[in-house]
Formats: sequence, structure tokens, C-alpha cells
Amino acid sequence: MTVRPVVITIDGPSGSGKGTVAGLLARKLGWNLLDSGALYRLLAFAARNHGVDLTNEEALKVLAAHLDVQFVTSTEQRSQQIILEGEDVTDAIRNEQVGAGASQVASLPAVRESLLLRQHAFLEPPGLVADGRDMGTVVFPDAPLKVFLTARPEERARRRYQQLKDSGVDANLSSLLGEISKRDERDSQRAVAPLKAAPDAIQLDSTELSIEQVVEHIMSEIAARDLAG
Ligand SMILES: Nc1ncnc2c1ncn2[C@@H]1O[C@H](COP(=O)(O)OP(=O)(O)OP(=O)(O)O)[C@@H](O)[C@H]1O
Ligand SMILES: Nc1ccn([C@H]2C[C@H](O)[C@@H](COP(=O)(O)O)O2)c(=O)n1
Repeated sequence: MTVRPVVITIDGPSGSGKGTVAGLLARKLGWNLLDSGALYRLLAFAARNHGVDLTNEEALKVLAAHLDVQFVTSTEQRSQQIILEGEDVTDAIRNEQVGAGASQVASLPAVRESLLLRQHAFLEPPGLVADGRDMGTVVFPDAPLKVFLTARPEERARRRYQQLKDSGVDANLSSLLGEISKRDERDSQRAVAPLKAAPDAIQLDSTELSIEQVVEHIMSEIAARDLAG
């Protein structure tokens, strides 16, 4: 009998801390990591490189199916490097312009369908921590632990502003708040796999919590369900 590896899903809006928390949990547990947003970002990035219009659903579907991408996790699992067509694009896909493009292509049903198999392939032993918008609702609906992580929009914009400032990038707090709100709106209003909490998800508001407190909270839910073996 084959035992399916365990998956923990973390969904939520932009800047709520999903990626940071998912990475820390995967490292603590020694599990695999799926940053599903990176796949949509990579597609938007590759489309621009190949001159594919972000509204051309058929061409994007084909591009998504053939994306030449590797996620390389270092042995200490401290960071994940993303290689697209042989080029390290780890940082290049992180700006808000690529995020907005990702949100645009993510609203196309054929694109989501095309990326589904790729996401399922991350589910390998000993387990998986998957973050995104539809991990608990569509991609891994049977996950035994689903977290919906939120934070107030002003706090999410402040975090993003700080993150950009720390990496030496000029940013404007009110523009960031506007961009984040626009992306939330598109991600939650689209017809297919919109951003929403699964009915059986735990809702966690991180506005007043540190990253460590969020990780501890989820670790206690994992322990309560005896998911880490
Ligand atoms: N609880 C927290 N308290 C303070 N800062 C936080 C917290 N969680 C995350 N951050 C910081 O907020 C920024 C955004 O976090 P992160 O990239 O993990 O969010 P995200 O939800 O994955 O966003 P996106 O969906 O846009 O990729 C990072 O700089 C991170 O260090
Ligand atoms: N499961 C997912 C993950 C991401 N997206 C879309 C919507 C986001 O705005 C965009 C970028 O994601 P991020 O890297 O900021 O987490 O990709 C989605 O539709 N479904």
C-alpha cells in the first residue's frame, strides 16, 4: 500500500507572510516547498521575454505547459533558487510589475489547468508545504491542515515597503497599498479558483503577530493533528 505524503496548505492575500512562513515550516519539518505564486510569476515573466501577450490564453497555455523551470533548494534548505531557461530569475520575478502580470495570467482557466499537474508533482515524501491562493480549495482539497493567512492591507503594504527599502529599492507606501489592493481585488473576484479560505481552513490574522509567532501557531496545529510523524 502506498501512503500519500502529507500536505499543509497556506493561502492568503499578497504580503500576508505566506511565502516566508511556508519556507520556515518546510525547513523545520524537512519537507518540500511549493511556492505556487512563483509559477504564475514565471509564466508572466517568460511571456514578456517571448513577446506573448498576457491576454492570449491559448499561447499562454502552451507556454505554461513547456516552461523550462527548476526550483533548486540548497542542502540546508535556507533558500530556493529559481532557474528559468537556464537563467537565475529568483529576484527578477519578485517585483510588483511581474506580480501584477502573474495575477492577470492567473485569471485564465486554461493557464490554471496547465499549471495544475506541475503543482501536484511537488507532492513527494516526506511531505509538502504549499503556499498560494487556491492550495486548500483547488490544488490540494484533501490537505489535513489548511491555513488562511491574512493581515490588514496597511500592514501588508508596510511590510512590502520595508522589504523593498531593505533591499535598496525605492518605493512609495501609498502606491504599494494601491497595487496590493488592486491585486487582492483581481485575485478574489476572478471566476476560476479565486482567493478564498477553504471552508475547513484555520484563519490566522498576522497583523499583530511576528513571523515566529505565526510559525509557532501553525507548528502547534501540526502537532495537534500528529502530522509530522
Ligand atoms: N508576521 C509578520 N510580521 C512582520 N513581517 C512579516 C510577517 N510575515 C511576513 N513578514 C514580512 O512581510 C514581507 C512579505 O512577506 P511574504 O513575501 O512572505 O508574503 P506573501 O504572502 O508570500 O506575499 P506574496 O503573495 O506577494 O508573495 C516579507 O518582508 C516578510 O519578511
Ligand atoms: N495559487 C496561486 C498562486 C498565485 N496566484 C497568482 C495571483 C497572485 O497575485 C500572483 C502572484 O502570486 P504571489 O507570488 O504574490 O504569491 O499569482 C494564483 O492565482 N494562484
